[in-house]
Amino acid sequence: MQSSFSKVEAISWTGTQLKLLDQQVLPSQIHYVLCSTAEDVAKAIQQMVVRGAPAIGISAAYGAVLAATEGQSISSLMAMLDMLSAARPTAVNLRWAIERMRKLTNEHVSSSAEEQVTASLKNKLMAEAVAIHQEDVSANQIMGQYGKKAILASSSAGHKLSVMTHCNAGALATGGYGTALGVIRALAETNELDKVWVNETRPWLQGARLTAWELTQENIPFVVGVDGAAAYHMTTNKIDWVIVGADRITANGDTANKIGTYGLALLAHHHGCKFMVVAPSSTVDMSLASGEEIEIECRGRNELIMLGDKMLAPENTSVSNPVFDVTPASLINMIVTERGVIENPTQAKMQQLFC
Ligand SMILES: CSC[C@H]1O[C@H](OP(=O)(O)O)[C@H](O)[C@@H]1O
Repeated sequence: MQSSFSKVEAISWTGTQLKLLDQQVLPSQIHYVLCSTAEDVAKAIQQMVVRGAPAIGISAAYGAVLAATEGQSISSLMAMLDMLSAARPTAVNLRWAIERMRKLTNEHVSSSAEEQVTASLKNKLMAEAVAIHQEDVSANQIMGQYGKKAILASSSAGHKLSVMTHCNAGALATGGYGTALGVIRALAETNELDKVWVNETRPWLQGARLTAWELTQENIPFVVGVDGAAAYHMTTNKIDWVIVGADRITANGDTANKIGTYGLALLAHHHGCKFMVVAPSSTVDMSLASGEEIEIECRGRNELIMLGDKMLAPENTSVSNPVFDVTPASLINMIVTERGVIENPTQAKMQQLFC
């Protein structure tokens, strides 16, 4: 199967602006948002024009380039880096990318004693943003192959694989190719895949809107189900693997991902499906001992009780809308990163790969 993932260009740099494929309106509209300032980028991240842990890190890096207006003070550039870093709290890739931009700025300032942003600093920040973007694409391609190899090595030969995924961890959520969807693409490229069970992923519908759109572009067979049907699908069909992305992986292998992932891991454990997390090393946060320390983003009530302009619940309904949960390492069979694959993750195994 010919891969056409390069057709999905969710993030691009025009030379002066950041161009984002608007994920709020896909798949019914192909609409691009142009960001001219760091504030525009922070707003696009908050409103989920761009989303997915690696994609928001890459966007923030380009946002830092937009923040670096020549002649402006270094202290106001640093304040804009803080603003970008705070746009969403859970995915550590955002903070990681901004830390790379901050480090470069500090190095430049200490070597040149400049108090203003210069053309030379702006060029360095541009090169760093492009590097962050390109590193992510190549990490995804490596993880695609590692994940596929690990799955084939642990599966009995002779049947095509059925996998389930949650949310969207594809080209849209990354610099390109995808993390969980990268492994799925890699399996499809060599005809090892029967079909993908896609959970719709309430409330924002990343599965039904975005993953289904990406799989359609690639002619990869899939079925969308409501999140509540996952247990039913696991009992009525042979699902070999649940494959998901991640927003933050802590030092013991606990993993924050889209709300509902923890429940899926419990179901997978009960039904004998293997559970794989696929994420670049930029998603690993060795500064946190366990998932209990991860800040979980809670988003607004309208995402849950409104569908377009239609109310789904009585007006004054109180709502809880955490958008991530934490899957304990004990429920994860494999964590796939571009540095290697960890089976049955533990703190010792994480340390070996990431310290
Ligand atoms: C490739 S990681 C994608 C990751 O991002 C999602 O969250 P959101 O759509 O809220 O940015 C989700 O947790 C996915 O697994």
